[in-house]
Formats: sequence, C-alpha cells, structure tokens
Amino acid sequence: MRLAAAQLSIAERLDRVSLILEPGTITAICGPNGAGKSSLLEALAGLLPAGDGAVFLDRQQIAALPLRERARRIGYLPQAHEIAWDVPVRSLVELGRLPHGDRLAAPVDAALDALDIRDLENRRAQSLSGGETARVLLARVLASEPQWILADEPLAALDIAHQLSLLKHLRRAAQGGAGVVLVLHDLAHAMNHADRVVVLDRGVVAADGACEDALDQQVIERVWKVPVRWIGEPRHRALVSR
Ligand SMILES: Nc1ncnc2c1ncn2[C@@H]1O[C@H](COP(=O)(O)OP(=O)(O)OP(=O)(O)O)[C@@H](O)[C@H]1O
Repeated sequence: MRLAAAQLSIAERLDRVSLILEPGTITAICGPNGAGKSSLLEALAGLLPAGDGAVFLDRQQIAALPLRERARRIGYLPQAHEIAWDVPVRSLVELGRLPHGDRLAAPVDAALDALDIRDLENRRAQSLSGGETARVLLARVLASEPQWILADEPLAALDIAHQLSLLKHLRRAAQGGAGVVLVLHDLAHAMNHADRVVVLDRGVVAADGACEDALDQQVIERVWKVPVRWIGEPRHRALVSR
C-alpha cells in the first residue's frame, strides 16, 4: 500500500514535489525552517489541498477517500501539540479508535505502553507537561493502528530516553508493515534511524535517498549553509561543526 505524491505544487510552499513512499520503512523529511516539510506532511495526510498535483494511497486519490477510511489508514501528528478538551488521558487516546467505531482496549493499552504513559492515564489532559502532551497525542495516533504514521517533529519535546524508545517503537511498527514518515530537525536522528531521507529546500526536493547520501556533508552545507562533519560509525553518527 504505497503513499505517493505526484507533482505537488502548493503556492509558496511546495513546487512540483513527487515521491513514492514505501510501507515497511521509515522515511525522514528534513530541511531548514520554512522548507515545506509540514506542508508536505499535511498534503500526504490529505489535510492540505494538493494544488495542481495529487496524493495517492495505492491507486486511489486520497481526496476521494471517505474521511473515516482515510482516518483509519493514515495517522497524523501535527507539529503543534494542542489539546482542546480537558479529558482524562485514556479517553483522549481512545479517540484514536473513533475511525474504527470501537473502544478496543488492546490497541489503547499498547499505545499507552509504547509511549510510557500508563501512569498518566487518569490525569486530565491539559495538566500535562509539554513532553507528556506530545507522547499522549502520539499514543492517540498509534491507538488507531494506521497503515501510515505521519508525524511532524514527534521527537522535539521528548527527553533522550523517550526519543530512543519512540524510535524503537516506530521501527517495530515499520517492521510490522506500517509506513512511517517523520519530519525531523535532528539530522543525526534521521541519519541513524531512517531508511530514507528526503531533503526539502524552499519547496523543492534537494536530495532523496539512503541516509548517507541524502544527508551527505555537502548536501547539508549546500542546503543548511553550515560547515559540518559526520563522526562515528554508520547508525551511530553524530554531526559536529567544522
Ligand atoms: N497556512 C499557510 N498559508 C500560507 N503560507 C504558509 C502557510 N503555512 C506555511 N506557509 C509557508 O509555507 C512555507 C513552508 O512552511 P512549512 O510550515 O511547510 O515549513 P517547514 O519546513 O515545516 O518549516 P519549520 O521547520 O519552520 O516548521 C513557509 O514559507 C511558510 O511561511
């Protein structure tokens, strides 16, 4: 079940972006501020009109999919972590089951465990810290067991232990067949944990491929305009300035 963007052009945001995303893999979308990463993710989730282009889930245009089916198949975590309702955490995570029309305990429990928020399940959602809020909202996405997990900066508010445990969990989801697409600012996380990196620069794809190629030092210097060097072994790399 591929997710594909064809010739996505959205005024001032994306310019003829075409991608075919494979299930069972983790793709990182990287790029400087304003490059179009969130716009691309929103368009892939069917939340931003695709302009002259189109987004396809398998062979079906996403815009034509019934909303409930789209919500069942694509889980989307936006960049802004806002919780509108001050409900208990468990109820909020259960909202992930809405597209399925059930409140199955097993996927909700699995999501609470994956994000290490079992001890928060009775807390009011609006009483949480920033990182706890981020984990709860991601748990809601996971509870819906989507074929595609599209997450905008899911690691940004998390401490290092929760970052690594979430990355491990997303890898497990990919191994189980899900497609995982993450907007990441941390290039070392992209380098070490993704299978493929798409680099956006001012609305166009500047590089796309295996991590070591797409995040090659020269690409980073060209796109981000900073002198850097990778150190360490593959999958354990760190980025340092030169
Ligand atoms: N609702 C909107 N209407 C018009 N332009 C927008 C809108 N949202 C974003 N933009 C513009 O589109 C461009 C891409 O924004 P986008 O949020 O996709 O970038 P990004 O790569 O996710 O950036 P960041 O790293 O800062 O989150 C930016 O120039 C931004 O100002």
